[in-house]
Amino acid sequence: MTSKEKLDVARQLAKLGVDIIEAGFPASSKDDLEAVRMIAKEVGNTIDDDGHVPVICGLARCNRSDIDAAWEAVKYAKKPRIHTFIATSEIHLKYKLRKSREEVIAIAREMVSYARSLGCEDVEFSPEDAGRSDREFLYQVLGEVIKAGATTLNIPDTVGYTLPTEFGELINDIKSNTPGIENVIISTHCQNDLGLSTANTLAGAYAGARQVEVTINGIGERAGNASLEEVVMAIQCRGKELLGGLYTGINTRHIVMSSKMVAEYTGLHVQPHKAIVGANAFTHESGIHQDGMLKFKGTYEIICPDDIGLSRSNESGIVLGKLSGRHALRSRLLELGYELDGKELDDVFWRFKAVAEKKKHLSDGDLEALISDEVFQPQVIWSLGDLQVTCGTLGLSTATVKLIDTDGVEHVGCSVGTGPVDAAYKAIDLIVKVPVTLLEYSMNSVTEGIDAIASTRVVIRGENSHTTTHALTGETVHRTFRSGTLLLISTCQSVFLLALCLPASNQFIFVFNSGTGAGMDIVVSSVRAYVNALNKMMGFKTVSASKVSSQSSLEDKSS
Ligand SMILES: CC(=O)SCCNC(=O)CCNC(=O)[C@H](O)C(C)(C)COP(=O)(O)OP(=O)(O)OC[C@H]1O[C@@H](n2cnc3c(N)ncnc32)[C@H](O)[C@@H]1OP(=O)(O)O
Ligand SMILES: CC(C)C(=O)C(=O)O
Ligand SMILES: [Mg+2]
Repeated sequence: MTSKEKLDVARQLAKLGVDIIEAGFPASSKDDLEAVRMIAKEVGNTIDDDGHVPVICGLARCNRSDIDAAWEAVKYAKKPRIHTFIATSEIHLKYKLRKSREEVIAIAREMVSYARSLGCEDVEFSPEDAGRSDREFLYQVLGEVIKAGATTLNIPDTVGYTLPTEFGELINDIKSNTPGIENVIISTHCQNDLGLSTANTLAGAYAGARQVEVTINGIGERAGNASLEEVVMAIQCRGKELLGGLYTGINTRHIVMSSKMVAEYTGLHVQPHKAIVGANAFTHESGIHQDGMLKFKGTYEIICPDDIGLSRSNESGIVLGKLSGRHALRSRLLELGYELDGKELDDVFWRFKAVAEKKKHLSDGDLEALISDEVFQPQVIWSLGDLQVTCGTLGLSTATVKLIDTDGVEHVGCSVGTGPVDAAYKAIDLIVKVPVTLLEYSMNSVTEGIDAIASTRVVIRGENSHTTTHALTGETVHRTFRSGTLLLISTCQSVFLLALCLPASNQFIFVFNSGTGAGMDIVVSSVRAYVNALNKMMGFKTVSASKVSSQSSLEDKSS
């Protein structure tokens, strides 16, 4: 993040009610020092209406220059803190620091006391890799830094190696065995290498930690850190009942905004199924769940979305897709103004399923398009059996069409044309044998995206028939028949590119896995539209004819 972005995030964290903001590592660069200083000056001096002002903290290795830089950055805050750390595990001592236990204890003691000597009254100390450190050595180091003036002891599971019961025990043991521990705050800092950072943090808090180090969206080194939103909401949901009455001062309604801001500024996008803040965390796609949600939200939601500042486009968070059921579809259609039941609902439902198989989520626009196609259909006189077209640059387009009449008899027609649609329409004309003029043909995408639903619109006019007389002008008006069909335009829904590196030969293998096309294509859609328009026109003829004949039989009777 840039300094400006860091400042924005710090302001947001203050709104969220975070107690301590560890804003950076001032020795790491001039920019970072400047960012922490800006935050200390502004956010560290802004007291909110409840009298809350966050502590502003800077991280530092156990050496004078890092600690000087940290102090230089945080000292402007009303409540400044220096956090200094040094590793205590054998593996880190031996391979990284190349120091003995005695040397590490001496450095830790000296540096905590140096930080205090600068005038910083709040000094946090971390024994890095505590999760893998020898317990007795840990108690010894921690006891020494308490004597040197540390006020918070942070216990990091630096490589996310511990299991929740183990981490809880670690905190418990530190609490029971470290001399002077009663005068300081114990803190947790859990990395997520085994996906256990939230569980470990909660276990630590339950065992007595009263500070938890977390990050928004769980960002952090490697697999990240425990996420603020997960820890806070777990404590809010279960703290009273199962964690001995724990609570936090976080204003949870700012969680969603904080998450969005951090994702945006860091470019680290949140996985859709991430707890609390993932895009899917409060959406319901499976029919059985949707039915439950419509009946009572508590069936499938443990948190009210408002509590984390999430507003949903529809109240129950229902997303219509291929796993949805009739209850959810009916309910959404009702919201859109279509009351469907029984067979009508059933027909739309199966059509909806067919489209949803190809298009991940169906929007309101998709549904409306489906409804107008499915519900407002003309009487079926001809239906499409099969269609085969050839087209391209090598010759004329040709089409073979099989139509089925009302008695179930199949009729086949073949034709050439200027394009596949023209050829298919001509083949249909050969079968139907009703002269018509095609007045309009258009295809529009009615929803967005590569897998959008498109509608084909066809307007035809019967030749020498279906005329009416304009009531005012007396002009002859030719009646036109229009029809539309829908199709799913889906060229290539997903392409995954995987690069596998083979270090031995320095080669890269690219694996392409592509999913293509929907079942319906644009020619099929166009043919369906044309057949529907013909059906409308012929249905009109039938209705008109039957009206005329029933009228004349009435006239016959009366005479
Ligand atoms: C677990 C954690 O999250 S630790 C915090 C991680 N954060 C960071 O690393 C912040 C970003 N880091 C940086 O910008 C740089 O690493 C700097 C500016 C801090 C240091 O850069 P350099 O001085 O070039 O050292 P470099 O990072 O290469 O090596 C680290 C040195 O610090 C030593 N060191 C590591 N941790 C500590 C510590 N807690 N206390 C004292 N010395 C330490 C290492 O042993 C190594 O020393 P050596 O040079 O004698 O071998
Ligand atoms: C600096 C320390 C606390 C750290 O980040 C870790 O050990 O993971
Ligand atoms: Mg860490």
